[in-house]
Amino acid sequence: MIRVSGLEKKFGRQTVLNGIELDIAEGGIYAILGPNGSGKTTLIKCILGLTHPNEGEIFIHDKAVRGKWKYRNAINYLPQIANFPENLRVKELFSMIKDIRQSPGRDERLIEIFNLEPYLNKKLSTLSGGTVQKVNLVLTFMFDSPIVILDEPTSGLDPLAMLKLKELIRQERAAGKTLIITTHIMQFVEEVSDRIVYLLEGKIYYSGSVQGLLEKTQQQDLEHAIAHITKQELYA
Ligand SMILES: Nc1ncnc2c1ncn2[C@@H]1O[C@H](COP(=O)(O)OP(=O)(O)OP(=O)(O)O)[C@@H](O)[C@H]1O
Repeated sequence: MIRVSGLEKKFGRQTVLNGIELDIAEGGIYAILGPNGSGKTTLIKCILGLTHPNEGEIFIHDKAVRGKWKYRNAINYLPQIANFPENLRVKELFSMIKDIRQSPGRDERLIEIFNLEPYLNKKLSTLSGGTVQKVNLVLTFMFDSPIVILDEPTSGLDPLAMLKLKELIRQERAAGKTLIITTHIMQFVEEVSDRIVYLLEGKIYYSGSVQGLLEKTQQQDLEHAIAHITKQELYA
């Protein structure tokens, strides 16, 4: 469904992605992992066309996306940092987005899932970080799209919201969607993901199942497996 071929991205003299080859099949949950600054967000932004690679191509359904923008309508995206107009109230933001998309959306169900009813009349600038993230999640899941990309969706969420998010992600998978997720919460990855892709120093160090990585690293759990690789490769 998504194919990344020979992707290179430099910022000035820093090479962030250095020949990434990746195939993402239709349906399932892919976790993109890697240490801070390893290029996860940059890879996601290249897929979304928000960052232009220096080399390489990205194909969605076998069509190169370079220079195109319509394909993005098929992708729901949760950015790592959301920039909302601060003076807007939560319910105004939801209405505005529905107006722009000219679609009813399924915000009512999502507001209930994340218990946002008490905040609908509040201005976005007055919300806590975790509540802003819930608003961000409602916006992401409000419309139906075959591809969902979530950059650090767990950020700031309390345990109940985290459970709800996991349920939501599993429902999306059951509906046949393809989800790409970055997170540093390894328990979350172990619980929801079908495949993991581990980025290190601009390359894909590992792509496969969690179990496969545990076997490769001879570790008991994902947290230790990832710590083991990072220590070995970065501090060797
Ligand atoms: N617009 C930019 N200009 C210059 N450097 C950038 C830019 N965007 C990202 N970088 C650099 O590229 C590298 C990769 O950043 P990126 O945000 O993709 O990492 P990440 O794996 O998502 O990190 P984290 O886990 O901390 O979110 C970092 O060194 C970052 O400073």
